[in-house]
Amino acid sequence: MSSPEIPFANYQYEIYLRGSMMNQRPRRPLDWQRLEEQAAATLARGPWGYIAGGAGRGDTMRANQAAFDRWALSPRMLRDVAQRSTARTVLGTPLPAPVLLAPIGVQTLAHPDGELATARASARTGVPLVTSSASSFTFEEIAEASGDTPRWYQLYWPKDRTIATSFIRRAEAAGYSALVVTLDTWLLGWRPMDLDEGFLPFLWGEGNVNYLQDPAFRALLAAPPEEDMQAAIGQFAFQFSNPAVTWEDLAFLRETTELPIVLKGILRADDARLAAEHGVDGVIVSNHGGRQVDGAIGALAALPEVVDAVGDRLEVLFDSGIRGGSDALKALALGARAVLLGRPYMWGLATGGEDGVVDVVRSLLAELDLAMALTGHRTIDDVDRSALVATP
Ligand SMILES: Cc1cc2nc3c(=O)[nH]c(=O)nc-3n(C[C@H](O)[C@H](O)[C@H](O)COP(=O)(O)O)c2cc1C
Ligand SMILES: CCCCC(=O)C(=O)O
Repeated sequence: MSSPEIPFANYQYEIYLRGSMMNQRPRRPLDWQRLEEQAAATLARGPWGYIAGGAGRGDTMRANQAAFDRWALSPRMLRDVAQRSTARTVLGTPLPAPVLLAPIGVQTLAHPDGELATARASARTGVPLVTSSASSFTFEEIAEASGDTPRWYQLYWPKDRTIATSFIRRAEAAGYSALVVTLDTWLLGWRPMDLDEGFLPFLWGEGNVNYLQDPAFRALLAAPPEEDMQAAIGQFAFQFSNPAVTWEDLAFLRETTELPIVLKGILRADDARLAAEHGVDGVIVSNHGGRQVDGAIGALAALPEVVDAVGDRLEVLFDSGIRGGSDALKALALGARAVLLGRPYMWGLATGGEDGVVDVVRSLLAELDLAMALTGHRTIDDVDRSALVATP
């Protein structure tokens, strides 16, 4: 796989060479709009609606796209970009590029190999994945499949602290190197596409495996799930989330683990300052891909004020709406330390399993490398707000 010495952009030449020398075309579209259409045609209505759908009438999802349109890249010429690197250290971990795979639950909805395919793609590309608490394979299995590539763990903070502690210990033992705590999904948003199908996969589907096998969770049950599945699922649904959590409760997580803690779902400067005051290491500016609050601010529109408020104290990451290398570059130019790719890798997973995710990741890295170079930057650290102009 490409190392920083072999620019990711060379993926382009591989494809052209295969096309012209061997008459071989890519296995699936590299044009993500066509890839998305193919994924939609591959999956049944329920799973597709769950992946693609947003909250309410979709205004937040549209705002995510519109926020990217408000900035344009402003290329500089004649700056010697022959030798370059997209590498960056994020929360102490050196990465080939400031890109991670966002936590996405129940990935068996897209492909039978689910998170294992994504983890193998992570191993092959060096791009870390963030394993969801609602994953359809165990944290340990996913860790193993991701090989030597760094990996992070996303916590849906359960009501009972013994379960939270058990999850964190399991994540530590399985070699996850950061704890991402999702703040925006204590309650599930109003999602008409799922409501119309009556489709809520993770409650009774495979998204509960990490609970059903967890010793702390099982200790709360009167009978093991093998004997009384209905009661176990009731307990899972009850435990899954705790909408009563406040800033003060973060002390519990800080005391429980030495892993870097990253709060996901921050959209305001004042909340970002509170995050800094409560001793966390990073925040992810995100509106959960428009799946939670409809009519909310586009995530990229919130990024500059968060960077200005805490960028010197915390690492500020970004997701929600990244649909190509130029989007990633815009977020990085606005001060994101790294970006997380969401739905697009599910399109790769749905249409091509592990190889499909690899192709999506390689195309993002290639396009980011090219966007960096063609705008006149040799490294990601060279990229700042001067790379952007506001569009009229
Ligand atoms: C199908 C699906 C499942 C998701 N599951 C989780 C999850 O389990 N935990 C989490 O923190 N975020 C979850 N997210 C949100 C993503 O981490 C990320 O914030 C979002 O996908 C970014 O928006 P985008 O995909 O439109 O770029 C999920 C998103 C999707 C599309
Ligand atoms: C409680 C929600 C779990 C999965 C998720 O985060 C999503 O569907 O967006």
